[in-house]
Amino acid sequence: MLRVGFVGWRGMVGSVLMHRMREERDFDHIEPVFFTTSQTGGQGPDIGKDVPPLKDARAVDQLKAMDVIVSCQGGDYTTEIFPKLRADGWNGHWIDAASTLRMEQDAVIVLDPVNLDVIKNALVSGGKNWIGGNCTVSLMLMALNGLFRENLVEWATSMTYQAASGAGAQNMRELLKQMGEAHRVASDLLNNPASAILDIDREVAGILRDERFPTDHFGVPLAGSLIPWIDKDLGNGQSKEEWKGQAETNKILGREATPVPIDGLCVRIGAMRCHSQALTIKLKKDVPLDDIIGLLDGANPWASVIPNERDITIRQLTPAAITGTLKTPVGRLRKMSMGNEYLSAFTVGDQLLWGAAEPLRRMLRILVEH
Ligand SMILES: NC(=O)C1=CN([C@@H]2O[C@H](COP(=O)(O)OP(=O)(O)OC[C@H]3O[C@@H](n4cnc5c(N)ncnc54)[C@H](OP(=O)(O)O)[C@@H]3O)[C@@H](O)[C@H]2O)C=CC1
Ligand SMILES: N[C@@H](CC(=O)OP(=O)(O)O)C(=O)O
Repeated sequence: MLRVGFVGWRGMVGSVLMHRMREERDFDHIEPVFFTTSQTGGQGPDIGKDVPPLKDARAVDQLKAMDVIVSCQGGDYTTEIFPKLRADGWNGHWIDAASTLRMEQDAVIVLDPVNLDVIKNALVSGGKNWIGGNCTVSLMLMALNGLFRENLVEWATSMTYQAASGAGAQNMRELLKQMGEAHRVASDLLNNPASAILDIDREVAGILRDERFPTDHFGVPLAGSLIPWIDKDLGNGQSKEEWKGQAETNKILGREATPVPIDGLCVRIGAMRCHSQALTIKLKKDVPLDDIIGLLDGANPWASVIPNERDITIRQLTPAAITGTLKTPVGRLRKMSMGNEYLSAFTVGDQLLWGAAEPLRRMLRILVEH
């Protein structure tokens, strides 16, 4: 059995990973060892079998005893520990949720329903570094798998609606605090059916701009507003989140030599943990809409097409419907007025599942079965 060390298992992404691993009985097939950066000697998670006390996640000699290390601890940890391990001669498999190593030449971005061939080729040639993709990119590729697989996409633009969870657990809490504040200042007026809506609005706008509004984590209001910038400013007008769209998509697909242009705007909205995105896709040819639906629907077990009709769309193609599930539906499919090669699409997916934990879990399973 592979000895698998877990770092970052009690964080938000790590907890989702632990939950999925229990659900899929992955722990039956490995010898798990749990590490921590803060609670050495403490108790590991409940995984249905005994586990040794927590080991120090900075003790390179103990990490080196692992066949596989799965890290959901974050980029700083990867930057600090990974080079030390490799420099010390450790030759095990490193599976990581952080973006640090994604674009390294010897790293594969793992999303096996989409790029199992890339993963298998890398395994055969001795690959050891398996990195989860950016959530927005992974969710887009899960949903549009059928079109990319058939090489039908000439270019695409995406306009994203990204959830608070992408910014971290504290940001999810802050979003709810902001919502609570917005409600609090309006509640008396709200409870009075005779009050004027513009009076309610004035109270809410006032608190959003008040220096007491809780913005420690986002820096600005998200509830009752949105944030049209995610991740770093690259200095050329593009955010790093937007840059990842093209760079990571093409790396995942193994087509860096002939990349599909992908660009757009990434926006944070007040959803909890589901990212949504609206896409304009330029097809390489005029493919009939029914054929497109046939390619997309069931391209993998999680992808499905929601008919482009109002009632089903507003019920099934939303964060409220998808949160906590592995579904990656796509809908709003129609040819656009620019011409028959222009397709509109809208997708939703849980950014902690297919956007973060699930590709890592499945990569570990691939190693177990290799
Ligand atoms: N959030 C996201 O959407 C995505 C995140 N990622 C990557 O995953 C990394 C981890 O993200 P995320 O899970 O959000 O990070 P968290 O902040 O939730 O957890 C990271 C670590 O913080 C420590 N920690 C300290 N206090 C607590 C507490 N009260 N509860 C739980 N853990 C605590 C734990 O380490 P210890 O036990 O050692 O103290 C934990 O493993 C990110 O840095 C990013 O690189 C990737 C894709 C998406
Ligand atoms: N930046 C993403 C979350 C994330 O962690 O992305 P990455 O793994 O590429 O750093 C978001 O805010 O929604």
